[in-house]
Amino acid sequence: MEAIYLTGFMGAGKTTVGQQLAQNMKLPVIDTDQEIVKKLNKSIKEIFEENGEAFFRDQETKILKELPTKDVIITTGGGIVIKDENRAWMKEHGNIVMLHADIDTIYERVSSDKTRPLASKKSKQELNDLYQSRVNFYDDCTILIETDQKNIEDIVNEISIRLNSKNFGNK
Ligand SMILES: Nc1ncnc2c1ncn2[C@@H]1O[C@H](COP(=O)(O)OP(=O)(O)O)[C@@H](O)[C@H]1O
Ligand SMILES: O=C(O)C1=C[C@@H](OP(=O)(O)O)[C@@H](O)[C@H](O)C1
Ligand SMILES: [Mg+2]
Repeated sequence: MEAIYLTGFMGAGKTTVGQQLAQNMKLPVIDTDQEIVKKLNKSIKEIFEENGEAFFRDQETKILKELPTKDVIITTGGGIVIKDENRAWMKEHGNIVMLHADIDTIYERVSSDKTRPLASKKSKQELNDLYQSRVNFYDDCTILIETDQKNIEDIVNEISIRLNSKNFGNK
């Protein structure tokens, strides 16, 4: 089976949903952020502070291309979609499942979390501006899942059904 790539904005639930989806589907799950942290032995916050965003983005692309592309769930960082080459890689090697959540939900989840350097000091408006600047990239996916008002189990079930039915035509 081709890889399943979970994409979406910060706080949409990629890492959390991916863990549960992997359990249900009996597949391994790999998180690109966690791989970068392991490789560099630094937190995401430290990497942004000490090496800058451009360096982080290079690492993100390297990791994406080193990861397996068969029988695996890959949960990505919210900014992976920015680069054309990353989206092209994911499309070529698997299905992109995009998790969408409203900006109010996102803001509630990430504004007080200091581990996300691109979210921690932003107002809701600034966070929304960042989201809007990426919206076309997120829409470039195989399946779009609306996650608001749904718990993790509901979301996982919906992803499984959509993948099984190959109901890709109607995002
Ligand atoms: N559907 C959901 N319902 C309630 N809480 C959620 C849901 N999805 C994610 N969360 C919570 O939101 C936070 C961010 O989730 P996370 O998986 O880290 O998002 P991402 O990897 O997309 O940034 C976590 O505390 C997680 O438990
Ligand atoms: O959207 C972004 O640019 C980022 C999202 C983060 O991952 P999550 O989406 O899992 O929070 C992490 O990769 C980094 O802080 C940058
Ligand atoms: Mg994550």
